[in-house]
Amino acid sequence: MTVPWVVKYRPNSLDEIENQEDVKEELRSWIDSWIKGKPNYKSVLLYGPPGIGKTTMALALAKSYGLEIIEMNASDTRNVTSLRGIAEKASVTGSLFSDRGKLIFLDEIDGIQSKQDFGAISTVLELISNTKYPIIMAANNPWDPNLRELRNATKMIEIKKLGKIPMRRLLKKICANEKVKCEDAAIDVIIEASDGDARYAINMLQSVAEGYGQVTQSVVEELVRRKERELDPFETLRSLFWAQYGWQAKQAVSRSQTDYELLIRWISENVPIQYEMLNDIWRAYDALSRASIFLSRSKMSSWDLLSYTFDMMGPGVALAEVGKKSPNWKAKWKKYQFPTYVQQLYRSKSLRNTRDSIISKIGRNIHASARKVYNDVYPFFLQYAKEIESSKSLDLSPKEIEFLRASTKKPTADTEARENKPDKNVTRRTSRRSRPT
Ligand SMILES: Nc1ncnc2c1ncn2[C@@H]1O[C@H](COP(=O)(O)OP(=O)(O)OP(=O)(O)O)[C@@H](O)[C@H]1O
Repeated sequence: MTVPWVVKYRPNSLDEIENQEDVKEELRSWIDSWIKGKPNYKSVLLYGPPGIGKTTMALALAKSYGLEIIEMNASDTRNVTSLRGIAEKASVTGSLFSDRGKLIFLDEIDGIQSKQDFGAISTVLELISNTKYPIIMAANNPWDPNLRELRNATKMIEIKKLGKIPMRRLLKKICANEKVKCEDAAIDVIIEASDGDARYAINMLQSVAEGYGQVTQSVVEELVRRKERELDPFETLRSLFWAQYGWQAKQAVSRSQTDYELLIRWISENVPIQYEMLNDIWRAYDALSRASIFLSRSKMSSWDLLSYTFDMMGPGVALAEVGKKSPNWKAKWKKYQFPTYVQQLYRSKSLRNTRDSIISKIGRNIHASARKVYNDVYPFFLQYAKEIESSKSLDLSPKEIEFLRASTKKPTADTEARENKPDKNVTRRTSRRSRPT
């Protein structure tokens, strides 16, 4: 298994951390004050959005000073007892696991406020007031009112999002190290999308590099698209069918959260609902069928073709309505519906579940596996369903009884008559074939 790059390239010392110079300086002077025996604060709370290096900073600080790190995720309920243990031991010098210098690191301290019942906040406060070791805490959002006491008891240090220049340096360094070809434009897209979150940027770089062999703009854009504000299928259809310009339609489909194949089914189901003119419907289906072809080709050969899929299912479908060119055109509100395909899937899934629950009840009764019942017993069972459905030992639910009745339904007189009625075409064909030559 490949090592995640966020782990592989996590800085090992403060010097390796990109930017954040003020924070590094502050932390250095804080640890120096501990070394001198006159700590200016017992603890610091590093805060800022996810992925910007709070954990990295704590770990690098420990490494830079050769401190042993005692790390704990504070939001984990199971850890409250351990937290108490740490609080007790940390109040006595030299007793915390070994004799090396220590740094206590409590991650996700903002997850602790929901654990009030367990006395977690008071335990941390106690830890801070009695500790003989420096404590670093980390939080994404430390502003919860329940954390007020904790905020007052600690030095708050904000970690800022990583700027574009250091982020580019970081990503390029990784590309060079991994010997992966990374387009500058692709790096720009990642930087823009990451919004200062180094974990997001590095993960994106790795998934593209490992999935596609190189980091190209088109692939990155495609992956980033999924992370942007996403539309549900109904919103997508409305924006698509009401789009008057190609770019609007393309944006509608590219912001959809629905899987491409399923989206094609959604559009296909609703084209005849939205469009009234036969020619418009024909053009929309023509575009949609091309979208489907491009999609399967892009899966087989090159993802570059994916953008044509969007062109076809977006502008191709939206501009199929010729009436849109008229200045008097007005969007018509229509009630869209689920693809029949999806409904059928759900229905058959629920039928399968009912069948399986009957099978497992029979299995329990005759001490046989579900597979054995399904293959050897169930077909025969259906013949006697009428007698068995009333069997108390199986304890079938009304839904299961209804399912059994439907599965074993005998044709009514009416259906039998219809089934037995000779089909005119068949008769004609048969009679022609049976005509002596
Ligand atoms: N300033 C930086 N310089 C170099 N690498 C960085 C920097 N900031 C973050 N990273 C990288 O980003 C990854 C994620 O950072 P980290 O886990 O420290 O984020 P975090 O702020 O603790 O996130 P969370 O709040 O989700 O725990 C790290 O593994 C590291 O590789």
